[in-house]
Amino acid sequence: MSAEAKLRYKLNKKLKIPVGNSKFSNNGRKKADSTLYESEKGKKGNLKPRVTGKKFHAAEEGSQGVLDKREKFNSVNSDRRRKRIYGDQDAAGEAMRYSNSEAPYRKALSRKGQNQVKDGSFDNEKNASRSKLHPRPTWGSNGLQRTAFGTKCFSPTTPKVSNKTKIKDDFVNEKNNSRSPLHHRSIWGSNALENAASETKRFSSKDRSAKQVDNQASALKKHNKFKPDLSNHLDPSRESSPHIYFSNSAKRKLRDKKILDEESHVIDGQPKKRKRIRLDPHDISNKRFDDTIVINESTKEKEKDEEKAEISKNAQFRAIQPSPSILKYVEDNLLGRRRMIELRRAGYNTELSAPLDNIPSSTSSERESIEENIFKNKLTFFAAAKVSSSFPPPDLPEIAFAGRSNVGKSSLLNALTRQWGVVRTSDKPGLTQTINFFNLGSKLSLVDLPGYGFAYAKEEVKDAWVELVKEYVSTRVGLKRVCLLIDTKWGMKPRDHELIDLMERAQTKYQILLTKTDTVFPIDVARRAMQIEERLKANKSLVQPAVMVSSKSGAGIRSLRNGASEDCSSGQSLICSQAVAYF
Ligand SMILES: Nc1nc2c(ncn2[C@@H]2O[C@H](COP(=O)(O)OP(=O)(O)OP(=O)(O)O)[C@@H](O)[C@H]2O)c(=O)[nH]1
Ligand SMILES: [Mg+2]
Repeated sequence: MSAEAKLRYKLNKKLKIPVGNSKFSNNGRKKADSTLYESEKGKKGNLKPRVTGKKFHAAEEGSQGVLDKREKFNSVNSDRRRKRIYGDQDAAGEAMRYSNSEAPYRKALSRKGQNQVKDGSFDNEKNASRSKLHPRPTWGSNGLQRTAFGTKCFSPTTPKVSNKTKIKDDFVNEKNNSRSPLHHRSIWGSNALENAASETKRFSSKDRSAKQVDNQASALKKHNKFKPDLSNHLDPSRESSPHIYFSNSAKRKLRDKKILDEESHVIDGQPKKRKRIRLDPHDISNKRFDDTIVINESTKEKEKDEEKAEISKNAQFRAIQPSPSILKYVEDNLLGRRRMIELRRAGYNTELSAPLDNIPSSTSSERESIEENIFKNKLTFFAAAKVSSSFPPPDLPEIAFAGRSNVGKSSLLNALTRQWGVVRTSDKPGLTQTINFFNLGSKLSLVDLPGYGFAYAKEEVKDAWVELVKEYVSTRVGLKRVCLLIDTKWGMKPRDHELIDLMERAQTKYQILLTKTDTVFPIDVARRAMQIEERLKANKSLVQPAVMVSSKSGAGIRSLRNGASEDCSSGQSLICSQAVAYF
């Protein structure tokens, strides 16, 4: 090998410009290249140097061109980095500068470009101007590199290549490059273009070289333009083609593309598959979701109706205008919710239980004598009955206390006798479950009845209580009065009406006692009393008037005992009248 050839070979190797004639399908150029190759081959003997475009130029230019190139080689390298970034733009600039449509085509950096050229639809000037108008910065140059590389590797439309060994070389190069992709990128693509352009500019002053560079630039621009077509080259369906070679980077790129496609598909809001929700067949909450909603709606409607009814009841209750006599009675007996200071100012000792029933300043001798005679006696328990057969013999006149559970029956017995703890009480409804008989002295019996309505007991047991109470109030011999206790806050309930109807049928005398008056305002106590009197005024067995009491505060207890109420129409309390009659 001559020194000149060696130098040329080294130079080419260093520049690593992949332009050559091996894959170029243009017949005219192929001929020229092959001629050159043959001539070089002849010169170099067995040596098989890479045939590149630069060699072509060097061969044409002769040894002088090669020497010039060696002299300017350093400056070319110094410009390379800068041009690497803006390679595409520079290529476009070069292409504009050397634009010539008649120039023979250099070895294209992409098959696409070649095909375009082959078809004759390649317009150098147009592409060059386009590249100038839309220069692609770094990304473009990278894409160009990859496009050029990918096209080189994957192009299935590779025409018949005259020199098969060059294709082999390309594949070998590609393999090596795949090991070091960065290095590979720095070799191929726009850098190759800029190197080629700079080389051409420096070593060839002829128009032909300029035209070649122009064509290269145009081809690269074509690659940029057809960049999306890379997917066609990467299409796995073409994998079966013997000409397609997938490098690792290409496979990676294909995989990334697939992932991106899937993500974009999901982002579009059109996921292909929905997650299936499995319903547990044994889970009641999962069943008949729609029905549940309907039930909820229906229950809500019912609740609304009840609320409306309740509102209307309340409105009706608030519309009641109690009589002045009832209002006066309420005020005189300090019924209703009162403040402690109010009780203290009235002279009551609030330290005592049921303080309103403890009036030390009582002046009525008659009333005191009655209380002394009857209610100062000891209250004693003597019998309890669960069934009617267990009732004690009716030796003494009986006064019974009936009413709903928790209404305060047992508490009232204690309050009347002021003997706390004789009768058991509880805040839980349903404590008293039997008919309890108490003797007050030797002439009167007080009977505590089990309650009805809501209670902490089984339905059958509660039904048995009701039946027992009904039997007692309707058949008990010696029963003089039934005090029917009504909670002042809630008023009368259907069960109360049932018992009233029964007593009316059995002609049992009964009197209404409003309990727990301390839980509501005084005006509401009066309203309730008025409401009940109005409702029951047609009843024959009813003993008027309704008595208002509070076992807690003691209000109305004394009136209940002695029955001497000036404002009450009857003028006498039922209990006291019974007691006076027996004493
Ligand atoms: N604020 C207030 N609470 C009362 C009054 N009378 C009774 N209570 C309370 O009401 C609850 C029930 O009292 P009880 O006497 O056990 O009622 P009951 O009617 O005998 O109930 P049963 O035996 O279940 O039928 C107890 O916690 C009493 O403290 C009252 O006048 N005012
Ligand atoms: Mg009780």
